[in-house]
Amino acid sequence: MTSATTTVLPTLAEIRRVPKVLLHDHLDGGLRPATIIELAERYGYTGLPERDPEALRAWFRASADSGSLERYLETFSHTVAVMQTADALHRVAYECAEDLAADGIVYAEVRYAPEQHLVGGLSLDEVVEAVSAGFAEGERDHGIKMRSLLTAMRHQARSREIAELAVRYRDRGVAGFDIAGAEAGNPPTRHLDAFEYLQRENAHFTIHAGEAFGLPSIWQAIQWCGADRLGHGVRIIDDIVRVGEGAELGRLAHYVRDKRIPLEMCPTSNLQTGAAASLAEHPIGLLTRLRFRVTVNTDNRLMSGTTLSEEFRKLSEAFGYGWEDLRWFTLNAVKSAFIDFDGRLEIINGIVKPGYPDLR
Ligand SMILES: O=c1[nH]cnc2c1ncn2[C@@H]1O[C@H](CO)[C@@H](O)[C@H]1O
Ligand SMILES: [Zn+2]
Repeated sequence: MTSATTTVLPTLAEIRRVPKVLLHDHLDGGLRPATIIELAERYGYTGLPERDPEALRAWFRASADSGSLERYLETFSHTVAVMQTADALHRVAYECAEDLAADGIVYAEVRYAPEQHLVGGLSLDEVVEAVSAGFAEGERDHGIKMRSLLTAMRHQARSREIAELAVRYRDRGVAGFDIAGAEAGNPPTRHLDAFEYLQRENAHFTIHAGEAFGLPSIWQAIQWCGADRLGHGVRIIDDIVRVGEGAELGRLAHYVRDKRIPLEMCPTSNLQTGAAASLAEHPIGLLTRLRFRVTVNTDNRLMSGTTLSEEFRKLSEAFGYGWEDLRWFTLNAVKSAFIDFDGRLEIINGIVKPGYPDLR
């Protein structure tokens, strides 16, 4: 690990050019404002709070800055509203691949909840097929590798069905499963049936846990549900006591670190929902120092007004991270991806290692 005093910090333009990997990004949290407005006009959705793309961009960012996960999530009603036809889903997926590729991302797992896209009459399968077709076209045009994660909403009761959908499409663009939505009052064990099914099917899944709610949620996600990764997982910090320059880990924190359970950290999103007070105080600093399997992610590029490169740059500024650290985050992300081992090695050896500045 390098320190600020010995490193010239990478600029945003430089960070954009190195190969990056994104594991936690919501399809319905990353639309272009101009696309939302166009789709709203085409499909007669009249609920948008603004008619101008830049004003709408600012509205999402400001509304998501609420300090509460529940209010943050309310902003999604507008994006989900315009994603109810196969054409709209295909376009949004294609533009997502295009925008991620433009940011220098070489592999992305993008998640969405198929059950939220049935209002216009599509079936779950049709939703997945439309998104996957958009991603496949984006892959062909922009040289990025795109995979979907299918999310079940944790306050609903469709998780088993969505898990089966993920398994049905596992060889057609879907790499895994997730649960999302308001965490308090909706523990992951509500969906045990879905997780047990996925384990029997040798399938991969991540769980949003330890974002708005603390250690019990992380413990359940790992020890009851068998999560491969944690969405956010920031509250694992509650099981760590700082002692001078060092730290003492509780049993759960040790377990997460020993087992190399990936933390899909999303710094800006956490500031908006109140999961962390400031970037300087964000647990990612300590967790990185302690060598947890930390990955850096965007969560919702629209609501957070961010990109993966910008998340890297902000972290670099806050903690003095240099190329070695940014490469480490990227390697952590590839190692944690839900594609097979051969595919991960190809990205590590063929793209990531040659793509970062030679530090020797
Ligand atoms: O940070 C988050 N925590 C929990 N749920 C989220 C977060 N970001 C987005 N979603 C939820 O996931 C759904 C599918 O993509 C979104 O519609 C939103 O409700
Ligand atoms: Zn998320």
